Amino acid sequence: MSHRVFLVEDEAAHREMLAEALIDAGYEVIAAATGQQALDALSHSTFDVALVDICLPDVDGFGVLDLLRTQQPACPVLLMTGQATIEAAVSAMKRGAYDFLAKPFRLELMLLKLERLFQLVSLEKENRDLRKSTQNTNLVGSSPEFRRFLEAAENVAGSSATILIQGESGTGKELVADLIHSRSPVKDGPLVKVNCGAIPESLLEAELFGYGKGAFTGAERDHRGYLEQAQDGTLFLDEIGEIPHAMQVKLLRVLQERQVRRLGGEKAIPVSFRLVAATNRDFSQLREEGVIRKDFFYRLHVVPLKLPPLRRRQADIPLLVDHFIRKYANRYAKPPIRLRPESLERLQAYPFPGNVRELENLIERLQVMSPGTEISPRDLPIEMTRQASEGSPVFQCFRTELPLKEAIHDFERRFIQRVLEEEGGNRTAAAKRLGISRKNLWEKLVDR
Ligand SMILES: Nc1ncnc2c1ncn2[C@@H]1O[C@H](COP(=O)(O)OP(=O)(O)OP(=O)(O)O)[C@@H](O)[C@H]1O
Repeated sequence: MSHRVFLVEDEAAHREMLAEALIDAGYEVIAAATGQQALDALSHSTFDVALVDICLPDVDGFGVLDLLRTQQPACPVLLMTGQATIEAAVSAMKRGAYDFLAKPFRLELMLLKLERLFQLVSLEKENRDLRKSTQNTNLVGSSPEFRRFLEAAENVAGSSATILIQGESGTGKELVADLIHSRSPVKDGPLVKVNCGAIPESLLEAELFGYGKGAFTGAERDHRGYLEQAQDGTLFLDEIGEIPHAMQVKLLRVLQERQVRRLGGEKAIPVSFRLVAATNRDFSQLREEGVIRKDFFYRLHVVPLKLPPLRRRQADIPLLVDHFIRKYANRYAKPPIRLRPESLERLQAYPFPGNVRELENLIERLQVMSPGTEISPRDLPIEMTRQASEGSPVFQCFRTELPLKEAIHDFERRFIQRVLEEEGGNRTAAAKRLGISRKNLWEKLVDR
């Protein structure tokens, strides 16, 4: 099916020339010569894209733009402008036009811009379809790598097998756990999430297994641990590599015997839950390094799922950007920002060591702090605007435009990221090097 272009141009010769080029390129064209004709056409037709001249004899191009934005928000607008009105075109982009063409322009340029616009339109559609297909979850992505992963996750979700999700920090492991739970036979039960890396070692046992009244000073009443709380549901153990050996043995026993004994408690309590575990490290390597016991490894390594890092699925970036813009525009009740194609290209060339979380934080920051809606490459963090060949040593990028407090925060974020990368995602080792507790590190990561 050919795309339908709405062409609004008052100069007859120009209109005919454009229409001819568009039809030759395979588009269906509906043309209007005045603002009034344009408004009439809008009341009974829908378009895939609009090409609108700013200077019209009656209603101006802005009026048509505003109407298109409200009546057909999915139809992107490309403005045509004379040299004298370039300023006006720039401000029109702040009002939601996608781009502009300065007259005189080459027909090839117009066709190229249109092609890009259609890519955008089809990405948005794909995003909407995908969101429908992933129903209760917000997992977004359409790259072959991501689709393969999703398919594997959906296939095993329906069983009751133990699942181990591996993926770098920020790749979306927790969202995957949500998806697995929502598609599992125990979906009506609770989903209990435990971040094993955030609980101090001394408290882990009590938190997981619960305790009886009087088990230790301060235990004033019986307490159900996470394992019991997950009864008839899913227990999600995040950062499984952070569980000390002694606790691995105890957990293994519970998984085998399907019963739990509270700390200081007498009786064995039967438990039944589906176990989903996650780690941001290579699980086999953890076993080789002796961090994970062999028996525990084999108990968990039943169905391993590997979530690829964002740099291996850069095709997901446009969809994710679009998804986060909607999320934060809604949350902060601000008009959605729009990334210039060059800005998007920069993001797709950037390796995102912090994965989707880093991308999400960036979009949130841009959505909240940008004075206008148009995001050009110079609005992006410096490390993202550098060419790949220049490399991006973290410490070379001082962002002098930031107030001191934010600059320190920015520096801290990158510093932590770098140390984490160097430690292969191992938070215990990273926290040790940084001289802070694992809990503190975790808080800083969440805060980023
Ligand atoms: N495919 C995706 N679609 C939409 N949002 C995503 C996707 N992947 C990740 N996110 C978002 O990125 C952020 C980080 O994801 P999440 O917490 O699930 O990562 P993680 O792999 O569990 O990280 P960590 O190992 O640090 O705990 C979350 O806000 C999540 O909503």
